[in-house]
Amino acid sequence: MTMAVTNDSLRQQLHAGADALALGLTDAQITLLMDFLALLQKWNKVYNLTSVRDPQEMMTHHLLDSLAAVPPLRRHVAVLAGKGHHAVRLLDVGSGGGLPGVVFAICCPEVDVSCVDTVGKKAAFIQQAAVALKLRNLHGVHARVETLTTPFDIISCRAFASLPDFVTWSRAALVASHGVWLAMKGKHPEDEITALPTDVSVFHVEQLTVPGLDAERCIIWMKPV
Ligand SMILES: C[S@@+](CC[C@H](N)C(=O)[O-])C[C@H]1O[C@@H](n2cnc3c(N)ncnc32)[C@H](O)[C@@H]1O
Repeated sequence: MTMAVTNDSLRQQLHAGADALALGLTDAQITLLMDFLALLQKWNKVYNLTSVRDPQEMMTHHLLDSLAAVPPLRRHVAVLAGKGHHAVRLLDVGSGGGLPGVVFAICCPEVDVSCVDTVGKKAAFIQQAAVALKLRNLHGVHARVETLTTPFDIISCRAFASLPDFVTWSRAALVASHGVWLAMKGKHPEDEITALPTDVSVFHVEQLTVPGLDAERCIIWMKPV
């Protein structure tokens, strides 16, 4: 017999995952993440935001998976602050239902997060989530990333495109002096790294552990050279 997954059990799982990642989230942030999960579930039926429909799977494959990238992001934001770059702007490319962009906006309120997607209803959903969750540091942008030229300090993606396409299509939106790309990947993408343009270098490959998910995950950090 399968047990129904309750909101309480999902919240407990989120708490445990956040603790395992040592995120130090407040109760208000946990509530925002749960509220985002509820919005994703509700509007997925209308907007087709993600192929993941099961709330339990949304928790592990979307929320906890995105949360695993928060400590590396915070570390890089601290490095930027140490160099005098405050008011960090992050662009999440091909954000879909807001992953990882919305999770980043909730966990890093000091970072201004724009989620770009070529599908209008997905960008509209992000705008709607920003209003519903009262996240002033979150914006939905309806555009192809190739058309963006306003500069961002960090450009992220998850399940978007190959590394060469990701950096080529988003390059005009990266701050030239200190901008970096943060690509969330599964297995170490050896072939994609080899195919990167010669003027882009990988400066760090970071293995991630996702609480409750037995899968390979890593972040490929890149910068222009
Ligand atoms: C597989 S989904 C990934 C969504 C989300 N990042 C996640 O991890 O669940 C890829 C998204 O990229 C968007 N996309 C594809 N090409 C794009 C482009 N050139 N500019 C912006 N978004 C694009 C698609 O509309 C889609 O929502």
